[in-house]
Amino acid sequence: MTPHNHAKPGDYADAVLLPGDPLRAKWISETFLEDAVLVNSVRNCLGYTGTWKGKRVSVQATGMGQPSLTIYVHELIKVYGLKTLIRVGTCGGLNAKVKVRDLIIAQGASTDTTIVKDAFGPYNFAPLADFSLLRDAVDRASAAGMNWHVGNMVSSDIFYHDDGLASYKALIDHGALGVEMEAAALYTLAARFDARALAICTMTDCLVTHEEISAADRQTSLKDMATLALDVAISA
Ligand SMILES: O=P(O)(O)O[C@H]1O[C@H](CO)[C@@H](O)[C@H]1O
Ligand SMILES: O=c1cc[nH]c(=O)[nH]1
Repeated sequence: MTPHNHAKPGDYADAVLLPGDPLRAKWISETFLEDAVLVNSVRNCLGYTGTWKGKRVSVQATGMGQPSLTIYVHELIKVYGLKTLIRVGTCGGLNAKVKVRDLIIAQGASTDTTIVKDAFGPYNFAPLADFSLLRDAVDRASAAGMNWHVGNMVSSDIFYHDDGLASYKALIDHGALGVEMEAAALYTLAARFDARALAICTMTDCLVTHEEISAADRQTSLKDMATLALDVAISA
């Protein structure tokens, strides 16, 4: 038990999916898992454990942003002993070749967060996905005919930038594909604590073309991401 999580030891499976949105945790659990049990509801940051294709797996919301995610991920690894953590997020698009509903599988994550930037002295740490999770996700997404892209994600602490797309220009010029708010801190904590992490995000709104998924279509458009992440999680 922690101030943010009332799950008991053993309530979580070895692998967990991490959506930002608590209602996405509920949706994934109720839609895809068998025998899902609510294991955490502190602050309504919902966590569940159930089975997918006969194997135990958990889903725990992290809230929005890297400060919130680091609380949940720190506790999942250090208190509950989890070793495999897969973010299932939404993201904005930074490259017109990525279409709405496409998956961005984050090979690395560039960030402005001091959680990462201040932890390495004079060096810039490069937060990276676990290679085996990354390879498995790409193989499975390809086999299933999903539209996917692998590359650099931007994990920003700021959702509303006053200068809009301009603040991302140098990152876009260096190939960044999308922007969200959690992957870099997830990858950094996984590296620090010898765990494995991957972020798979569905692109819901393109900052370049302004194409976006309607609010009504948002939930169903996340099905590819959820099933892909569940398959990777139970195979890890
Ligand atoms: O849909 P989730 O997983 O919350 O992810 C994205 O959505 C939120 C911003 O709207 C941020 O958390 C961002 O990373
Ligand atoms: O963090 C996010 C998530 C979705 N869309 C964005 O533009 N940013």
